[in-house]
Amino acid sequence: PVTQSPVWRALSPQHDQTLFEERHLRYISPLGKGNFGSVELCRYDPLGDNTGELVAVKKLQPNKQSTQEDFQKEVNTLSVLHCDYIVKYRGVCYSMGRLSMSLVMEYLPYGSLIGYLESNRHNVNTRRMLLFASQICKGMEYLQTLRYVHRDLAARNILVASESLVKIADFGLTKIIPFDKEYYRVTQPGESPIFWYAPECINESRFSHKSDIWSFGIVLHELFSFCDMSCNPKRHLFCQTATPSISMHLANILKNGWRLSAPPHCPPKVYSLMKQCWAYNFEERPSFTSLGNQIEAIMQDERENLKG
Ligand SMILES: C=CCCn1cc(-c2nc(Nc3ccc(C4CCNCC4)cc3)nc3[nH]ccc23)cn1
Repeated sequence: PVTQSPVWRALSPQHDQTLFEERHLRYISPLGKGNFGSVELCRYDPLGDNTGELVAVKKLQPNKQSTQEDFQKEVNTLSVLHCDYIVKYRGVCYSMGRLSMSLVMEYLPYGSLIGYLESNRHNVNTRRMLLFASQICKGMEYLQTLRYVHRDLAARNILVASESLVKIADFGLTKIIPFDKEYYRVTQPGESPIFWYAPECINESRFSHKSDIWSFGIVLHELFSFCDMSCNPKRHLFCQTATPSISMHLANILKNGWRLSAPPHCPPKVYSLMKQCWAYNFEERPSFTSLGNQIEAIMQDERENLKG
């Protein structure tokens, strides 16, 4: 029937719950900046009586690094992901006037993990950090089953849904690994978060599930150091990989065995997980399944220790 045609669905918002009409999307406040764009808190209020739901709306900010095509890929990626540990896609909003599109997602009230840890450091204990770590692991395990490589796994891209639930967000750099290869080679120069990059990403722009594992190790370190920038080498080591000096230096010290030291009060078993993720040779790094099991085992130990 014509009412099921893609065009009909796209043009008739009331029939397609994934299409948000701009005139009902009421801006409230800014939420943050991600890859390719900024995210705003809006209320989708078709009845106009403030009973509508709060949503997070990501708008593309076209600049030298990001294009409409990249943004469309991010929307397509998020729209096929259905996992408790990945931020939920709600739909899109076309504003014809600006011929542009916005990505509508579920609003997570506590914001990014970085801010949460910094403002809650005194009541986030080891057990809660291990719970968050195991949830990120499960989200990444799901992503890998669909052959996606996130490429930007970092505490800034983890969102806190509740006191006991975190979700992976920002799929702007996510790529799908071709069926005949085990890695994805990027050519785009652009700003690269090299501190979260595995050696092979810095040296050869070679991204794989195993480079996501390396980044997960950095996220573990961020978690257990409460994302405290002071007690660690400058994390804002965002730089053009084209800046050979910094990325070459980092690649060299990593090759010579330098790694981040254990965060203060970090349980030895957790630090050993980080070291596993930071194996120079990507084949020696664990899988997210293995990491998840090891984290569950440490959580079990913590429970028993608590019982004394
Ligand atoms: C993924 C990181 C890069 C891009 N990005 C995504 C978001 C984002 N944020 C939220 N909620 C949120 C809630 C409270 C606060 C506050 C602000 C004032 N200071 C304290 C913290 C901030 C954010 N929900 C979301 N759903 C989907 C995306 C999304 C934000 N930035």
